[in-house]
Amino acid sequence: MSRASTQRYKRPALLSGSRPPTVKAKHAALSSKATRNLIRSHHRLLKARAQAVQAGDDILAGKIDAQIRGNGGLKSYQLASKLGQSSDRGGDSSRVLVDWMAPRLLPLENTPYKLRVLEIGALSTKNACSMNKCLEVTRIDLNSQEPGILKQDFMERPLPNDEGDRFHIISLSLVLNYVPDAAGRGDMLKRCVSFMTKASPSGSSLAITPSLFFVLPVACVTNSRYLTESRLQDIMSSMGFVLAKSKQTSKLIFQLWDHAGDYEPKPFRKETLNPGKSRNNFAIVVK
Ligand SMILES: C[S@@+](CC[C@H](N)C(=O)[O-])C[C@H]1O[C@@H](n2cnc3c(N)ncnc32)[C@H](O)[C@@H]1O
Repeated sequence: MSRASTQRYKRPALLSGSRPPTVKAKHAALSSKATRNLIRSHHRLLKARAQAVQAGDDILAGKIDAQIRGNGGLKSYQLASKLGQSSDRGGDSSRVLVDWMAPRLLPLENTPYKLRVLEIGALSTKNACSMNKCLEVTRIDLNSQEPGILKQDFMERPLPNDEGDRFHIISLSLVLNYVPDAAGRGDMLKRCVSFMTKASPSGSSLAITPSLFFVLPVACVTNSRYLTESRLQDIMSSMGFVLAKSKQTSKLIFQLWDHAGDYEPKPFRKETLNPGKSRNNFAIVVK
């Protein structure tokens, strides 16, 4: 046996080991598992709360509110979501949007024109879409974390008065699955259509196809009793959307839907499409 293989391998010292003990990370790091648990538990509580409200049980809804607060509320949930966006945990999902839009943004380069983006559920003013020079991003969230993010519920955002209030791109990244009830998700998708426009940025003559970008946990589409890729396709096409891009990772599904068809929404109810004990209950209901 060679001398090298008998000698115990000594791991090279990490640079962090030479840091003085007073230099601490900005946030106490949550493990990926703790982050996931916090996010799941917040979703579970929101769903239970929505059911209690629907059943008219104010006392139970109040108790669940207290539990949500006890877990750190929306603020802790957002912190956990932000950690999920860090590059070591899958990264910023808006990078996919920017990559997909790149060919369409080429004609805007070196012009003063920009496409208007509405980012619903925005956690940062410095993600890839915000940093792109061809995009002008309006960011909203139920709880704003930075001055560049407007605290607003999209479902209560005043409907547009004119083209300037509408958008060329709407981003719903991990937002639809935040909505606690199935009919609320259908309403959110329908509402997006009212905020989209084909009109070119004022002064330009660019032909525009408005798009909806969304990201969902992959299990919402691949392992639900009530939603399949084909049902999602039917719902979206009834609203005038045509699938332009799609990509799946082990955790997430990313899709870009062009609004290029006719808006003829029809009802979709919650029905078992994919039975099985190990499935989840994610659904989109359109009324
Ligand atoms: C999981 S975070 C997603 C953040 C980010 N877009 C991402 O991809 O990581 C979901 C965010 O959506 C926001 N949200 C959910 N429903 C909303 C609504 N109706 N209007 C505005 N923001 C909403 C929540 O407040 C939360 O911050």
